Parts: sequence; C-alpha cells; structure tokens
Amino acid sequence: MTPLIIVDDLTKEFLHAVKKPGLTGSVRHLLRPEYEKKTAVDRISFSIDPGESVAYVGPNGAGKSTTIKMLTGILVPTGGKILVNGVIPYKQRIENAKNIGAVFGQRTQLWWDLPVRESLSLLKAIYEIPEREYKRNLELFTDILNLGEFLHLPARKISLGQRMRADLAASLLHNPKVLYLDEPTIGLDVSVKARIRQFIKQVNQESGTTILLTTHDMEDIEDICKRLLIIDQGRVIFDGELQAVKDAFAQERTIHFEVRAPLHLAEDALHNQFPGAALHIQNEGSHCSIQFNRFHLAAGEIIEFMMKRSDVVDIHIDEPSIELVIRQIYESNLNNQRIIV
Ligand SMILES: Nc1ncnc2c1ncn2[C@@H]1O[C@H](COP(=O)(O)OP(=O)(O)OP(=O)(O)O)[C@@H](O)[C@H]1O
Repeated sequence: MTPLIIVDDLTKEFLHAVKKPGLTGSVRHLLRPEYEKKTAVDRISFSIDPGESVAYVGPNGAGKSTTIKMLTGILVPTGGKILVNGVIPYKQRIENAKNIGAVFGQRTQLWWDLPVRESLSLLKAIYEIPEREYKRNLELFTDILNLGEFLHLPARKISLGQRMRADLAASLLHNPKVLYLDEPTIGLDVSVKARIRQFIKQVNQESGTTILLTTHDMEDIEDICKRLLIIDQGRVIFDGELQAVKDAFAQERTIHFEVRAPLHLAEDALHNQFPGAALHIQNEGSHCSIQFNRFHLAAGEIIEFMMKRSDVVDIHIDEPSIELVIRQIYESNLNNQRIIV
C-alpha cells in the first residue's frame, strides 16, 4: 500500500530574538538584533497509510502543532520532505486543501458573525462541493452531530461544544482523505466529548478517512486511535500499535475479586501453585486483588485458582491505562533514543 502521508527527515527551525533587559537592551537590539535558533521539529520521519487512525502525542512544546502546521501547508519546513496524497503541502496549498480537513480546538474555521448554515454553504463554494454531495453530507452530519438546534445562529452565539461539532462538520463537508485534529475535545463536557469521539471513529471506520490526532486527553487516544506516535523535543521517540505498546510497557494486570466471606489467601499458596510467576496479593475483608504479569500467567488460571478456594461474587480486571504507558515511555526516553516495539 502506498502511504498517504510521508514525512522524511522533516525539520523546522524558528529564530527567536534575543534581547537584553532594559532600555539599553532594546536600543542595542534595534541597532544590532541578535537571534537564537530553536529547533521545534528535528529530522522526524514517519509514514501513515490510508485509513489509519494515529495519535500524535508528546509533552508541551514537543513540536506537535508545528508538525501539523507543516502538514497542512501553513508552515514551510526548514528541511526534509512531506508528501500528503502525492502533494507537497506548502508548495501546492490549494491542491492540498482539497485532500485535508483540519480542526483546531482553540480556533474556528467558521465565520464569527455568520449563521453556521451560511458558513457551511460558503465552504461549499470554496471547495466547489457538488450540490448532491453537500446536501448528503450536511444531512448526515446534522443528524449525527445534532447540528439542527444551532445552524441558524452565528458562531459567536453558540457554545464551545456546539462550535466543535460545527467545526467537525465544516472540516469534512468536502470528503477529505485526511483529517487533522488538534485537541478536538479540549474544554468540552463528558457527553459532548463522547459524541465527538464516536463521530470521529465512525468517519474513520465507515468513510476510511485517515485520522491524525493531537491531544493531551488520554481517553481520546484510547477511544479513537490504533497507533501511537510520540514526539519529544522535536524527535519521534516512539512509533507503534497501541496494543503492542501496552504489551511492551504495561505487562502488569490486576484482578480484583469480591468474595462472600473474608478471605485470607496466603501469598505462599499462590506462589506454590504458580512457581516463578511475579505475583502480589492484597487482601482486605471481602476484597482480594492479585497483581500479575500477563506474560507469565493467564488471568483465567488465577480466576480458576480463586474459584476453587472461595465463593467469588464479582471479578474485575484492571487494564493498564494509556496514561501509565505514555508516562513509562517518557521516563524510558532518557537517552532520547527511538523506542521500537
Ligand atoms: N512561531 C513560532 N516562533 C518561534 N517558536 C515557536 C513558534 N511556534 C512554536 N515555537 C516553538 O517550537 C516548539 C514546539 O512548539 P509546538 O507548538 O509545536 O509544540 P506542541 O507540541 O504543539 O506543544 P503543546 O502541547 O503545548 O501545544 C516550542 O518550543 C515553541 O516555543
């Protein structure tokens, strides 16, 4: 399969003015300005196939937004290559715009004083969307995203959650191949977040739209993405499938049992049953938690062991959170090496 997005040795440097404090500093800067170079994106390479859903994450200032801006054609790279659907974004901006949709949580592409419906119809004209396609998409998005209640209102009068839903519709009206999302659920309440995530997943699965998502919200990643790309200090430090990442970095699982009568399960009995497996037991009244390494032992074996010894009322298995996984990856990146799983 030919990748839809190819990023090769991509670099972006910014020049920062360096000015000493006070009036003397200002005058000196006027006469002989000095600049310092800041490498925001540092020779990163990755490729994304059509239909993938990729989380692009990293700590504040890692270079995520700068990358997205280069992919959308807003910024010109200092070095390296980008191809999106065979187009160089910053050189062929109009061609690129036809292939992509973008939603920035902090900004809107809607016209502030126009009713949302008018903004959408302006986008129809800009993207030259055929009438039938426009009508079909508008009806579909109105239905799924519940736009009907505010289509007649100007963008400045709608809530943040309504604005995000309208922005999502606006970014997808022309059926782009790629959707870039930069913090699409920032500041939204739980129910709007859920609706937006569900919609993005649907767009990815049913229309095959490729998703590149930047977020600090771990639930966005868990819900929407299958692949994780982590950058730190402008460099890709991790690239892998979400499940493979969890397997590599979070091998511990915990099973919680609720039993009818208080249980005093001796750690020794478990260790004898499963010699060599790293196990940790915590007993508290009628609750018992057993932590184990899923590569040493299957959850079923522990459950069977417990069922034979006690009257189990309820069982719950803790999955490792993606937040924990990402924290571990940041911590293991001490030498700024790319981690491959
Ligand atoms: N226009 C600019 N001029 C100068 N420096 C910039 C500019 N834009 C970004 N930077 C710098 O580049 C680095 C990367 O910034 P970027 O916004 O890409 O990070 P980010 O990963 O998106 O961070 P966040 O999660 O906080 O949004 C930062 O050190 C930032 O200060």
